[in-house]
Amino acid sequence: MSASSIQKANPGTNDAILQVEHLSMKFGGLVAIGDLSFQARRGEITALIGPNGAGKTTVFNCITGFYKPSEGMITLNRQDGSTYLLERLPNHEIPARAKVARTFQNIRLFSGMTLLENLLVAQHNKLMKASGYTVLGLFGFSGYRKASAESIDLAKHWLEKADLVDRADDPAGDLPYGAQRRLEIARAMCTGPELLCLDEPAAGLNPKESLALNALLMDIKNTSGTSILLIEHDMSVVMQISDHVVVLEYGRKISDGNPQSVRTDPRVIAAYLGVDDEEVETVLTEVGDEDVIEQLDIGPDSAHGPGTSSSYLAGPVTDTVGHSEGERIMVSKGASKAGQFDARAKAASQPTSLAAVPATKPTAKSSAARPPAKSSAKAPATPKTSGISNRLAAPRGGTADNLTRIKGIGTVNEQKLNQHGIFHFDQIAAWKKSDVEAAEAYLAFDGRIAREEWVEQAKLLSQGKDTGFSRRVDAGKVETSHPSGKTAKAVSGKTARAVSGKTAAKPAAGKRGGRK
Ligand SMILES: Nc1ncnc2c1ncn2[C@@H]1O[C@H](COP(=O)(O)OP(=O)(O)OP(=O)(O)O)[C@@H](O)[C@H]1O
Repeated sequence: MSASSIQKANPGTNDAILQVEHLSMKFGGLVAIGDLSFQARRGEITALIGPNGAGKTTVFNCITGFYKPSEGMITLNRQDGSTYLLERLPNHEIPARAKVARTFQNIRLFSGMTLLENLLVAQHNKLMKASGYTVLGLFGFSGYRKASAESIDLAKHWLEKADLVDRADDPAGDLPYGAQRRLEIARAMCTGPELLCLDEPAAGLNPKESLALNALLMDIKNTSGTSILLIEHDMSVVMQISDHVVVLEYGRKISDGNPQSVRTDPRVIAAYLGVDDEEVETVLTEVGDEDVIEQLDIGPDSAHGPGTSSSYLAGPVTDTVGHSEGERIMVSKGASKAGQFDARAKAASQPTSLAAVPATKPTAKSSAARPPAKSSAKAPATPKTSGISNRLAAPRGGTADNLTRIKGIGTVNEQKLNQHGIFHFDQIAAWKKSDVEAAEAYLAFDGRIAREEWVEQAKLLSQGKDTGFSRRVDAGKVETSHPSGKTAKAVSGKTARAVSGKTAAKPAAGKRGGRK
């Protein structure tokens, strides 16, 4: 170990067990983590949350030595006052010296071994040391016998804590899923970690198992002195047990605070519910915090995410990283929105807060690498939805209208409409009630199309007139698939703004989600 990876400090002088400073991780051209800074305080449960592809696991992989960060510093302050720079430690030394343990998204137990054996294997290093790395253990060398008895005691202790002691001699693979999760945590605890990193421990658990998990984590926090860093999508777990929540989106921190402040942070709600730009104001209004609305218009404050000079304003990775066409790796906002229409429709009828976000993952991981939503050039030969009349097989003259000039049709909806043969304003302008209902059913927006008056807007636009909203789209203030306003080739609006050099410009006050 290099001298620079460990420094001595005065014991007990640092409340932060983990300090992540200006962490960046790049995979080729993809910036998975950009200039991320946060702290996990000693004795607390810190949750790292964010939509799929936000970079949470990458942060874990940097902390636990699986990845060496491209930039930044990760400092682990142990209780005895020693300090480790994790990015410089060889990864096998991170558990042993820095006392960081982790679990993975997918369960990694020895399923053929008993529960007890799984917990003893975790203490293998300690037992090897006691045997003097010789066969003395086999001959009952007293030091080894003592260490072995202690290991069994410790294993039993954690089996009891995890409510698994009755099954100590069963194969781990026979346990129900939730119990296997708790066993993994018990196993990690047998290594005596000061920081326990848990990657989605509640994934796939039923509500009863989630409660048992919560109880175990609270017990660890209250009795063991181990601090916990948690990646979790299940908001019932995050909000109930976390002391501190850090929210990532596109590898950047968008919020950082206690659960209450984070759950009502409009940036977080927008990121989780996948709100279109033009809908942000609606969400903010639902949140009901005019101060926050004002603050969002001004820009981030230093207590919530990085300062104005940092990457927060740079927007999604897609805006800042150029690749040659065909190999662009996107972390598309649209992609994470697409799977959330149902959740959003549900959320609309509930008080808007993170508590209303479904416990399930927002979208499949695969969608994170999808290209941005594009305005479809042609419709499928036989669109499945027959309810919408006036459908076309392809846009007239090969060029579709920019449907995102209608308030309420974002890039994702435009793509869906294109897929169902709707390309032009006059098609929407001619919709009858039954067409509106069919479109609402397809887009899963009960009553919304009528509320947003798509048909009325479409009538004006089909006559070549503008609306307040379409003018904002044309001016590049609203995300659109058409960089030059009314038609033109499909490109992510944000990318278009990046190309035009406006990426870092926060929308001006009052410009987010302006009214028609
Ligand atoms: N080894 C890798 N090589 C290339 N890209 C990677 C690698 N690991 C992660 N990424 C990319 O980095 C981004 C962040 O991924 P990461 O798995 O950290 O996100 P996450 O927030 O943990 O997502 P999830 O909630 O789905 O697990 C994604 O775009 C992902 O495709």
